[in-house]
Amino acid sequence: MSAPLPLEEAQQRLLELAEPLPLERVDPPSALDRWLAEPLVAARTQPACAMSAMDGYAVAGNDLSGPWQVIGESAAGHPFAGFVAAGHAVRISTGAVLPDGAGAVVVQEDVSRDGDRLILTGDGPGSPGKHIRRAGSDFSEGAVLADLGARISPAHVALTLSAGHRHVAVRRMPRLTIIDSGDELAADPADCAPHQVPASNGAMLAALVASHRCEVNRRGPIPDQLDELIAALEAAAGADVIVTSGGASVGDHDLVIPALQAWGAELDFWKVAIKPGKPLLVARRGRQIVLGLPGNPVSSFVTAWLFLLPLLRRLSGAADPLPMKRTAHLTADLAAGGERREFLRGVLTEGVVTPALGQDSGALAALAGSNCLIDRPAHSPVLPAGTPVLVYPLENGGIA
Ligand SMILES: Nc1nc2c(c(=O)[nH]1)N[C@H]1C(S)=C(S)[C@@H](COP(=O)(O)OP(=O)(O)OC[C@H]3O[C@@H](n4cnc5c(N)ncnc54)[C@H](O)[C@@H]3O)O[C@H]1N2
Ligand code: MOO
Repeated sequence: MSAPLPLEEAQQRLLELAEPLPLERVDPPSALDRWLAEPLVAARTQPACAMSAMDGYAVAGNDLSGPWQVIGESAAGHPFAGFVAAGHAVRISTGAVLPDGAGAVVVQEDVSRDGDRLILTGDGPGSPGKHIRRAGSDFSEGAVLADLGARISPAHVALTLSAGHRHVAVRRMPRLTIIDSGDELAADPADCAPHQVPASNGAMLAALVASHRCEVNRRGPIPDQLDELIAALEAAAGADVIVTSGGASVGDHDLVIPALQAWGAELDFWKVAIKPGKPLLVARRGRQIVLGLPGNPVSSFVTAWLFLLPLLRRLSGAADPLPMKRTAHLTADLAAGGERREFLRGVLTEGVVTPALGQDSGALAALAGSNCLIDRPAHSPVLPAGTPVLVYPLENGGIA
């Protein structure tokens, strides 16, 4: 068996196996947290014409001191049809069209009105253009508002509508099947003999991908029997991605690789030079991609975070599928590294990071108390407190 792959090479190989899924058009609210499959180009100018940014009076740009005669009103949705000459003012509301001839807006707090007579009592608009949103001040028709592969945030939902689009192009949501396997797994956590452990990885993985727009099916726990594992793979016929957890290592009962071979999948790589997560495997059958995650719960989490989430983003058309990293300073000494690059659990607060106490790949409590992974290179010397290290924030699936 070849040497474990370096992390970046393994991630790259996985991402190259996957093509973005077919394009579909959905209404903008349904596109939230998905990725643009086409650049977002403005189909209109916003605002389409000059508008008031305040409630007050529209006056001519060369007549900022008054007094004025109020000759009409421009309310939001009801423009004033006339012209504002020097000496005239038009009552105007926020978001109403600026009448022809007007060059500034005096806020109502700065004037006193008696019938149609208006005088300045406060500061006045000061300069022409004050309190006016000029046409196109947000964007103009034809402008590229967001690039292909950008993540669609709540602001993008509004921007898409504001730009005149009923629909937005995204990629079909990935379909994911998660398979728990292992004879020791108890389906009922409250009925678990000492030789068993509650099956928790499948639920954790489903929760981990919950922030990603995808369809999830879960199967298992499946016993350590080849025919049962093959049947579980067969049952995942509609899945774009099949995730197994457990049975990926070298033990006599680690049957994921033989099951994949019997099912007709082609192994792309097995083993990555990281801790936890070394026995990760990637295979493919046709367009279906299989990610075999190690069974240790923290190993499953870390490999899902480093591989599964980026894979789902790639299938969904994300421009930048890999997780976000940043630098933070250690609050305590970090022990020397070993043979493998290690992703240690830690707590990140305002630029400083504290490694968690439990770093075993079965230590779920320490994982749950952490909010980042600390990237410690292989063979790292002891790093004293204060040293900057690379960290991966875990919130939000590790993306902004
Ligand atoms: N001789 C060697 N032994 C091991 C090696 C090695 O290189 N040589 N690698 C170790 C590493 S690293 C890891 S990681 C584990 C991964 O092994 P598997 O993927 O085969 O996982 P299992 O043996 O099936 O389970 C490991 C552990 O995790 C628990 N588990 C499994 N599935 C679940 C689940 N769905 N929910 C909760 N817990 C689960 C399982 O009970 C075991 O305790 O192999 C090392 N061994
Ligand atoms: O790599 Mo294993 O995932 O150390 O626990």
